[in-house]
Amino acid sequence: MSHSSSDSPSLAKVIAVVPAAGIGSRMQAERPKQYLPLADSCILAVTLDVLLSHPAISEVVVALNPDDTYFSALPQAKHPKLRQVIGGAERVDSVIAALQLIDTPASWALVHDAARPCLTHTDIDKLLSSRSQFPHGAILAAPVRDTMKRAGNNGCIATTVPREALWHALTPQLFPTAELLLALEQAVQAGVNVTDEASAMEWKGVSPGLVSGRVDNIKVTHPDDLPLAALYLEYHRHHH
Ligand SMILES: Nc1ccn([C@@H]2O[C@H](COP(=O)(O)OP(=O)(O)OP(=O)(O)O)[C@@H](O)[C@H]2O)c(=O)n1
Ligand SMILES: C[C@](O)(CO)[C@H](O)COP(=O)(O)O
Repeated sequence: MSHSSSDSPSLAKVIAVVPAAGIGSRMQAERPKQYLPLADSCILAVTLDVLLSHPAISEVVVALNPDDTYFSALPQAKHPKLRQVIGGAERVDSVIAALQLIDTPASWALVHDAARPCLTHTDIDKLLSSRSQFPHGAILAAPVRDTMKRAGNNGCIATTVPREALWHALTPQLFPTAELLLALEQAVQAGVNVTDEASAMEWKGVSPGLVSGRVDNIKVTHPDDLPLAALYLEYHRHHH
């Protein structure tokens, strides 16, 4: 079965899903990292603004931690395009919870980490445009740049891995909503380690497209990433 955005009017509908239920343990901050200050606001607010302001995105579903005490204070919480859901123990559980809330299964789900605030509209447009080429879905990704080594024992190099076919998986990742939900649910049920949406689709036998994205679409993961994200946003402000 093949889909394209022109197959049916509802398949043209794009719904963003934002997993934001993590605790950010690697950031070692006093609060979940998505609420750390960034650009006069916070990481999650910046990420949501990018998605809420994109004209092709009709709805944004954000998955929150059950213990979240910060979200309701954000202005974005009252945005008419925004819906909230309680996330789960792992990122994949949060994405599943958000997808289950979507009442238009014949739509496209654009899944984007709350922790990637430097996403641009041009990259969203690029991914959305790839639907005719990749009717079963695609992800933003970046080719690796450095020489790649596989570690052996005792901190030594076992081998050099050819880098030509290696890519970093970024988000957003864009898939037909119903197909993605089924793949994620079945992969979790089968005990597959699902670290991104594409890995569940791959497990189902689909080969998602790789769409070259901006390398500044970083995931704020470690403390050093936050000033870098602030610099990238400042750069975007002056160059767009
Ligand atoms: N149970 C979880 C775990 C993660 N996430 C979200 O998935 C995205 C990517 O995850 P990651 O960067 O690993 O965030 P955390 O899990 O919060 O970080 P850490 O692994 O350092 O604890 C984040 O936006 C995070 O909020 C989620 O919605 N639900
Ligand atoms: C989905 C993802 O952003 C792709 O790079 C990433 O895998 C999520 O973060 P995690 O550290 O793997 O949970």
